[in-house]
Amino acid sequence: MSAATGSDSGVGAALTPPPDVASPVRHPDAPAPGTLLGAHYDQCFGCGEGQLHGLHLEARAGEGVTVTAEFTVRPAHQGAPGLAHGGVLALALDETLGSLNWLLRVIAVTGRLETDFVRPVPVGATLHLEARCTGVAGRKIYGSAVGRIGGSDGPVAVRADSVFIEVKLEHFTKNGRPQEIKAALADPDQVKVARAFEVNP
Ligand SMILES: CCCCCCCCCCCCCC(=O)SCCNC(=O)CCNC(=O)[C@H](O)C(C)(C)COP(=O)(O)OP(=O)(O)OC[C@H]1O[C@@H](n2cnc3c(N)ncnc32)[C@H](O)[C@@H]1OP(=O)(O)O
Repeated sequence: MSAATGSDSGVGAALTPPPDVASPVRHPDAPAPGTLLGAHYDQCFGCGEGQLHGLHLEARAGEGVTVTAEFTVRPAHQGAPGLAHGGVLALALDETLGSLNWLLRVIAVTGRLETDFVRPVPVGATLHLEARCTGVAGRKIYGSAVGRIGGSDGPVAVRADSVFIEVKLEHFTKNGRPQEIKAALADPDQVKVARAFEVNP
């Protein structure tokens, strides 16, 4: 069997929700639409303020299970001269899609992320992102996101479909480096602890 068809390849794990998929249910304690969600973890490369060259992406709760986010491309994010690296743009989509889990109040990690790069994104541009949860099937959380440039109604530069997989807290405590796990759990602000692991407080 070739690597591309092996059981670890992810091939066949469709990004389209099954026809009988359950509609996502916004958690009753989810932040009101318009609320800035803030960094889920200070050291997150996507949203953390403690990461000098990180994206510092700012996500806001939307209606239902949707979020909007903004990220301004800085010189540290280049791939080609003057243009954002594709991996950085995929990260912006991943991070925005991951923020949906806070509205569902589940802990989940990215299982699959398929990205279309539609237009080049220059340094200095702000990417306006919108993500929505398209369904929940067991532990699988389906999502879709777009990123626009030139304004929130500007042309689409990137888009992605994703499947996040719900995990237990042990996913992090067993696999993460102990010093960071210990520090995150020791934070006296329990909302911060909950957010660091995107867990129901
Ligand atoms: C301090 C640190 C804080 C961190 C906070 C994080 C918050 C997040 C913030 C956001 C930050 C940004 C986000 C990040 O950067 S998250 C970081 C990047 N992601 C990861 O590191 C995940 C690594 N992968 C794994 O750990 C495992 O493979 C997981 C946990 C995903 C599944 O292994 P597990 O053994 O548990 O699952 P299972 O085999 O029983 O399958 C269960 C179901 O799932 C389906 N399935 C499985 N894999 C895939 C796949 N790839 N595509 C599609 N579907 C898949 C599977 O078919 C089955 O479906 P069904 O048969 O039930 O229908």
